Amino acid sequence: MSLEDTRIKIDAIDQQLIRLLNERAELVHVIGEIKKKDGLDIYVPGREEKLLRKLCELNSAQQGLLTEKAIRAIFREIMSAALALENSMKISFLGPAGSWTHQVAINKFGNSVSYVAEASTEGVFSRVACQGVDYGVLPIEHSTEGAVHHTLDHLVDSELQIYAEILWKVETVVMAKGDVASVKVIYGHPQMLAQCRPWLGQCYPHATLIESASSSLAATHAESEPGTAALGTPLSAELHGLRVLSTSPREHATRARFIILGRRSGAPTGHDNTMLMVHARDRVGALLEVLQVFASRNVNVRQIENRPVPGDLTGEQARFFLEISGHHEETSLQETIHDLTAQGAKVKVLGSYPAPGWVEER
Ligand SMILES: C=C(O[C@@H]1C=C(C(=O)O)C=C[C@H]1O)C(=O)O
Repeated sequence: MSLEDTRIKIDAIDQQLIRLLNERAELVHVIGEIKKKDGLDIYVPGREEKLLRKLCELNSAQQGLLTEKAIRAIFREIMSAALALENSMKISFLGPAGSWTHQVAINKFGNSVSYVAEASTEGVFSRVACQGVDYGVLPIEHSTEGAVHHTLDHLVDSELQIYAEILWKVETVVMAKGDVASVKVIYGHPQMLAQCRPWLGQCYPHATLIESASSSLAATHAESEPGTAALGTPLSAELHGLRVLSTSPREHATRARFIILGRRSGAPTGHDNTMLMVHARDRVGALLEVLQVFASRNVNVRQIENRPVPGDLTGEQARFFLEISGHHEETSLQETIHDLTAQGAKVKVLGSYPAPGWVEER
């Protein structure tokens, strides 16, 4: 087939795609109207995750040329664009612009919704609580640093719930105005510099590594000082008008978890996790007693985090964050919570959310 004939075929396919995408958007709008009338959430992460999995399966069954990553990215934007028509969805995130949380939020919700950067975790919580935005995005765990305690502690004192969870493979990039050979100095957040030191040493053996207070400040240096580069996100490079010179090799990528904060939990999907806070008296065997309750109800405890109780100067209280398999509306979990309470523990459900299928990357 000639170049011209092939282009004519592509144009015809694009025409069909446009028609089909708009037909799809109209149907999403019909669903949106029903949801508004019934007071339901417009964005349903459980349904989206199911759909993405099904589409990836379909793609591999048809031995499609496109990768799973590409299918996910395309449909993320299709879903985001349709959602944006619905109710001008607003998302707040832990800033500044270009932060990892911003990058993750854009990956999840796409470019059609609007974003509000907040300077603190508290800011994200209050913005969601006062209904200034629909959802907030915050980090909750980093594979090298452990749990993000700030986020967990705020959940305890708030009525807000974890609505969805995002697993993310953190890819760090080196960005600069010039090319690799011109880089004499690389600025970065101390944590990022520590993580990237091994491969930076190989790719930029003559560059001096300098710590900066934040990734955003590092990018500002790279923007204004010739011969310098910064570590950060691809999004930050875009926002600061910098070129991505290198990306962290796969073996140096780290994993992180983020939460989507909402005003309530989603409905059970049959494939959910629940975050619980359990307060017990700090004594020998306290955690064992708590765990025995879960075991006797055959409820799987996926993860445990221990935190001091603010204001408990005598150290008499123990606070545990437990991630559990299942939804808090399921009978087994309701019974477990009942047993724990009967045993004298204080329990708070911090949210039930669809178990994310796999690490999302773009
Ligand atoms: C269409 C729906 O609403 C939203 C839009 C979706 C989509 O574009 O496919 C999927 C889930 C929801 O976030 C739905 O709930 O089915």
